[in-house]
Amino acid sequence: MKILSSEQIYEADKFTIKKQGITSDALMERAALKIFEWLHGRLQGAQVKIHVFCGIGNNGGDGMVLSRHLFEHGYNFQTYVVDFSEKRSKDFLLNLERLKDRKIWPSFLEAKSQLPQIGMDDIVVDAIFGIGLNRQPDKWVANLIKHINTSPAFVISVDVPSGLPSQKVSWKFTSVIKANHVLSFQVPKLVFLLPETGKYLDTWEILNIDLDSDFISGLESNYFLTQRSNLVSIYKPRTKFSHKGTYGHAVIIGGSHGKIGAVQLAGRACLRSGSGLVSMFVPGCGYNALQSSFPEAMILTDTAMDHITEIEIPFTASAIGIGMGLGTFKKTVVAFGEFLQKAKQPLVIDADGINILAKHQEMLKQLPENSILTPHPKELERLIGSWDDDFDKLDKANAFSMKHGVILVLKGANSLIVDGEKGYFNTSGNPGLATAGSGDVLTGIITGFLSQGYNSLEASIFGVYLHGLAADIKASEIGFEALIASDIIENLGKAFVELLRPKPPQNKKET
Ligand SMILES: NC(=O)C1=CN([C@@H]2O[C@H](COP(=O)(O)OP(=O)(O)OC[C@H]3O[C@@H](n4cnc5c(N)ncnc54)[C@H](O)[C@@H]3O)[C@@H](O)[C@H]2O)[C@@H](O)CC1
Ligand SMILES: [K+]
Repeated sequence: MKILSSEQIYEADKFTIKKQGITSDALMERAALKIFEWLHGRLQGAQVKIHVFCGIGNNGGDGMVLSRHLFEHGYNFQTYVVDFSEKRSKDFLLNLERLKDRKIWPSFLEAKSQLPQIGMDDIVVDAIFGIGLNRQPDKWVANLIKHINTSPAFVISVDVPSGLPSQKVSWKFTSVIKANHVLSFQVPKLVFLLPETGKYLDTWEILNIDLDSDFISGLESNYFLTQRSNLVSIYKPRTKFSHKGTYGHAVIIGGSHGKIGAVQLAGRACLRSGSGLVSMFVPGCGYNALQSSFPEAMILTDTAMDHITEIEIPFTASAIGIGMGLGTFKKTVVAFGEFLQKAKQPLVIDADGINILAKHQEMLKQLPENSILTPHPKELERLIGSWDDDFDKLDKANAFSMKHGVILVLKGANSLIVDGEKGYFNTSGNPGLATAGSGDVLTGIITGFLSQGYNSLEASIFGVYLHGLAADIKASEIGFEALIASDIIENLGKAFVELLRPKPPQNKKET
């Protein structure tokens, strides 16, 4: 799914109105009705108090329309107009009049107004600012935002949490609604997916308001959200007459004294994601442990016992993952550099492999094209330097990726895959993944997909998604805290099954 800028959303809005021959207020009605249906579907008429805070633009207009439907269905609600400007939008005014026609009088809030009491079991609908926000809210509006944030109520934001700019801005934003849930129109907003801005919302979902799909298809976008359907379309089904050679012979290189487990995790994940054969290249100290605990793998050893000093692979591997538990010993660094000079096919590089590259940036020139680097935030900083904000991080990561012809997998919530031109946000996964070895497992999975003939971008997108999905499946049984890296490997099978299971056709009326 494409992620669009505010300008593009406004354009899509305009185009749709023209193409469908509707008025802008009909589009607002459609959008706000989706919000109402969402609430009504859950509340089923329950008499909880609903506070609807409306700005004076179209986001506020959505709140006005919602209020009308709440009224018509007998809900217990109070509408407020957060009267921060005289420049009210046309459709806001139209829908304010429609409310008044029904003898509903919103309460107008101004700088000197007393702020309403919000109770424990109440619901707040935040329709103060949408994507039209273009500066800091005034002090009194900031106070109101603070008041809502400190209230115990459940907060639902319309389109975006009010006060959160929907793209990079030059001013500092400090007054932002903390939304429990965001109901956003048509397309996800980039700011939902980045750590510094995504922290203002717990969860979000998209309500389809039927903006013209051909128009949206024609829009250029740099960022995408990976959805299940994207994965299904790149999946390569196994064929009847295939054999283990069809799916490649992958090699996992890494480990040092006390860190053989990392390699084992990567190797097992690689095999479980479908690589036909897996060999491990480890220092001598890993031999017994791996041979006895991982019977499916073949074990190659370095001449040194404690860490890797020379990498020799006596066959052509279909894919290679390198770096987990490797250490940054002098001889290992030399061996890593020499290995890069010989390497021809794209590599998957993680952990100490990335640390070595960060310290010896001259080695970046040796990276085979389309290699995949999977840094966590600290490793990324070592690699590309520090950044001013998340937007700057995206720019720098893209520039790095472009310059060195590599794919970066930026690990975290909503892991992002950048290939120098575009970025793909992942949607699976949960905080249980913040556990030892989960990165090793990811490297193994991506290597497994490369081994089976997926290209680097496909392997990264698919691998990251499957890794997160396996963790989601297990977390639904045991929660986040107890999830460990081995659980991800054990649930890869279920993740494949879940991903590829045919879904019943969608009810067109659903959002
Ligand atoms: N295609 C869509 O996505 C649709 C969007 N609609 C709604 O329209 C919203 C956008 O509406 P608007 O463009 O009217 O903008 P907003 O309602 O977000 O903002 C209101 C206006 O306030 C002014 N303003 C901005 N920041 C301010 C500040 N800090 N203090 C005081 N005034 C400020 C601006 O002039 C802005 O136009 C969307 O977020 C969405 O809720 C829907 O009504 C219809 C369809
Ligand atoms: K809002």
